[in-house]
Amino acid sequence: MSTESTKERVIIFDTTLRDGEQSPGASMNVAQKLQVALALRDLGVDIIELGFPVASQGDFEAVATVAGRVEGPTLCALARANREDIDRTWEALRAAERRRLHVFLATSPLHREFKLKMSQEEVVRRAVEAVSYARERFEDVQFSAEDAGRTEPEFLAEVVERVIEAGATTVNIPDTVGYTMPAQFSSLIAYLRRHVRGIERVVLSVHCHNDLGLAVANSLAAVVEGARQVECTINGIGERAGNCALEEVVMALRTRHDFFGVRTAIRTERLYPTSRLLSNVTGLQVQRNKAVVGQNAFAHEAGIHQHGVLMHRGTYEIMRAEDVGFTGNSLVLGKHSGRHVLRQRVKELGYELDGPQIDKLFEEFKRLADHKKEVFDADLEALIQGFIGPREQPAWKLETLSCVSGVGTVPSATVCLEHSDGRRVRDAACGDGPVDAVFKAVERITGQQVRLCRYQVTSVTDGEDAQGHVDLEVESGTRRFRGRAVSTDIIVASARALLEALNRAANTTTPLPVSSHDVPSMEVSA
Ligand SMILES: CC(=O)SCCNC(=O)CCNC(=O)[C@H](O)C(C)(C)COP(=O)(O)OP(=O)(O)OC[C@H]1O[C@@H](n2cnc3c(N)ncnc32)[C@H](O)[C@@H]1OP(=O)(O)O
Ligand SMILES: CC(C)C(=O)C(=O)O
Repeated sequence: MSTESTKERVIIFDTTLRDGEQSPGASMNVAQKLQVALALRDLGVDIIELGFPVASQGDFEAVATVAGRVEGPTLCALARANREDIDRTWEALRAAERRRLHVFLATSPLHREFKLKMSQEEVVRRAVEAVSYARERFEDVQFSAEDAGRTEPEFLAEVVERVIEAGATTVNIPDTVGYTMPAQFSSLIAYLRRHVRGIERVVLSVHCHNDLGLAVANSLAAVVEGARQVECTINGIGERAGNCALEEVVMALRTRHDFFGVRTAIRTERLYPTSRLLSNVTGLQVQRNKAVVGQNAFAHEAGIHQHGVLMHRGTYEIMRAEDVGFTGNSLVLGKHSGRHVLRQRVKELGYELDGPQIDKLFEEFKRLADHKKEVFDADLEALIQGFIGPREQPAWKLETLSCVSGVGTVPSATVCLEHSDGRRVRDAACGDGPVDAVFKAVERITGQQVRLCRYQVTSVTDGEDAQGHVDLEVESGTRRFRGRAVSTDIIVASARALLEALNRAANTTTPLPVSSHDVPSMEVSA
């Protein structure tokens, strides 16, 4: 990166696989680390911290495996300030195309006195020795002054200057215990930039923890003062209350480019899928109201907001859901919704209601919404049909379905459908997987040629008997039709959802809305 572009670019250093993994319950095995590392590469992070090789044989193997299999980003691993850790990390990262050693030593009075039992002089000596030794092997060496946020600024400046002289290429300033306030942290960064000789030769980095919910705010405050690397994790996972959330810091920099004037290389439309992937791998759920990747992050339930959004999205949205890869709903029907959104949804469902009918529906809808958290399209259709009569019968219904899949076999499906004219047709097909085979068999029976453009599976309940919710869209000509179904068997739910979409395509003049009320979900390719 040129000096000029370094000024404008913030390097995203992802530590999901190291500090993130330090969250209780987030340990990942080799295969899982590889899966997440590939997703981080696709997301466009600059540096991936893969682990702490001395922690265990398993982590050593995970780092070594990923190092040999992921190309593109710089791959990094953590070491304490001693030769054994550095040697082991060298071994682990040997296969990496681009590698970085990350060596750390605490600098704060508390850590020096009680944990390390080292004087200031010993800390400086040890840090310099470690960086010099690391530079004998690695071209790219990052030094972190652990607990920098609680270190005397003059002493911190001395340590930073000395490790730069010893050859560090990036110097990281961690707020290890999330103690610092944003104004304090930005002053600290400004102080270091003013007082450390040679600071312009290195990338100044920050690593903030979230103990007081300030990790993102502190990281952004540091960027304003010239920090050009931010360490962060997907979903903000990490030790205790976690780390700076990657998705939040990236979207803040992007959304407020007018304020920060810097860019990242993150493909933001991969943020939501990456967040879901990590959550599925670790089992750590993302809270619904979490910024950027929470289920409610782009949802509006209040009538006044929905009306505003229908008129102009900018009234209540500062980012676009599609820019972070969120394909779920934005306008949720519930007890706070108003007539504008109801009228819109009725139209999207293909009904033409006059003013008095809308008023009547609105009354019934509010009554239902008082008893139900969320009113789904099917609920609304049932209310509408209660006073205008049923719509056309669906053309095709699923009679039976069986499929074969597994290792060493070609997935195949046999499907029997019943048409509303009384015909019963059975056919079979092979596919890339069981869902694909079922879809091909259904296509053969119905003769309808459509393109599957979206397919999502969500678990709507927990446990072994979890209900799978399938939500898909098919394209027929220039129009899109949506189908949804729930079953404990996701193959059956997939077949029913496809039939719903095909039936709509065959007998509806109005396609279903592209975005509706459902929960965001794991994407599974059919
Ligand atoms: C702020 C951070 O997130 S730092 C990273 C924290 N992550 C982890 O600790 C996860 C992985 N850790 C582990 O698996 C283990 O702690 C190991 C394998 C690294 C070390 O295990 P043990 O040798 O049994 O030591 P233990 O963890 O009990 O204590 C830490 C030791 O490292 C020393 N130490 C701590 N930080 C450093 C450092 N940066 N450089 C050198 N030594 C250090 C401590 O003084 C202590 O030394 P001692 O055993 O001589 O008293
Ligand atoms: C190793 C360092 C960067 C760290 O994790 C911290 O200080 O929190």
